[in-house]
Amino acid sequence: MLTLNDISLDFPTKKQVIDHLSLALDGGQIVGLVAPNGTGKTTLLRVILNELQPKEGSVTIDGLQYTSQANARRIHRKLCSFPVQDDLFNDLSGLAHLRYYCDSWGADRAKLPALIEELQMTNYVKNPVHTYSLGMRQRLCFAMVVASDAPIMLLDELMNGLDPVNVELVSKVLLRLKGQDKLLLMVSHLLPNLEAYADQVLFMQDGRFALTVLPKDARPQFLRVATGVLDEANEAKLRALGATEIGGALFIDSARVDEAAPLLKKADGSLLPFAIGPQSLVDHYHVVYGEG
Ligand SMILES: Nc1ncnc2c1ncn2[C@@H]1O[C@H](COP(=O)(O)OP(=O)(O)OP(=O)(O)O)[C@@H](O)[C@H]1O
Repeated sequence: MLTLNDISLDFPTKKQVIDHLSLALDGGQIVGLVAPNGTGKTTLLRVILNELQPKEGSVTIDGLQYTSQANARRIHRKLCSFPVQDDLFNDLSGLAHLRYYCDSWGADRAKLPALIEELQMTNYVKNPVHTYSLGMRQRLCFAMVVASDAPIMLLDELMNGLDPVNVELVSKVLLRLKGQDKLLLMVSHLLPNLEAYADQVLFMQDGRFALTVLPKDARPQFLRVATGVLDEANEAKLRALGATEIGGALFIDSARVDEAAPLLKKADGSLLPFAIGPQSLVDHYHVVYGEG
């Protein structure tokens, strides 16, 4: 559905923001794009949208490339990106914005009432946007993307400014869209939220994808114990079993649990607190970008 073919991009003041990056994504999935500020996530989305042209490589969407204006128009019917709040017209209602997105992408206006209800916007959608709070605007921006019904949705910082109830509401809609075979590419710093529903999370570093993390149930299992609670000798033995330290905890491959378990025993025979499970996205973030 979306293919990035060996893309590289420089800015005059920053070279190799994207460096020979390739990726192929099918529909029916939620893909997280994660990296520290200033790494190149938004730049990558702008390349996909053809707002920036790479110095090398190409974007292919459903077999089409940005080789002509006619192709660009066809591609843009298949893509919708999350508007920034400054793109909203303060004197127009939310409903007018939703109708505009529907019409621009050739989507069905008849689906709007259900969407408005689903995102709990009924009591304010007819009011002008200048009366909206930050979170209400953010929900409207999301509703506009959903209203487009485009097969690929590029969602940059979608959850910003949303309270936990609205994060849950929006997450439910994301899962519904995934079920309709959409490709949802989400730039987010909210790792626990991505942890809950992303089908894969791409960690970007030095212009490339340094790591791809799959959902929790597809990741290797580890025994996890905090370093602070271990005595020195046992900690050294756990490290000798190949334990890695991330964020003040040791992770030991679950295949070595039998060897590790005796080292978790305290003098009175009880066990130190431990957990068995996969490394979290936050753990992976620390590994890729350091602890700082
Ligand atoms: N139009 C531009 N001209 C010059 N440099 C730019 C331009 N756009 C982005 N950059 C630089 O490219 C780098 C990547 O920026 P980008 O906005 O893609 O990062 P990001 O990962 O989306 O960051 P954030 O998490 O802060 O949104 C930064 O160093 C930024 O200063």
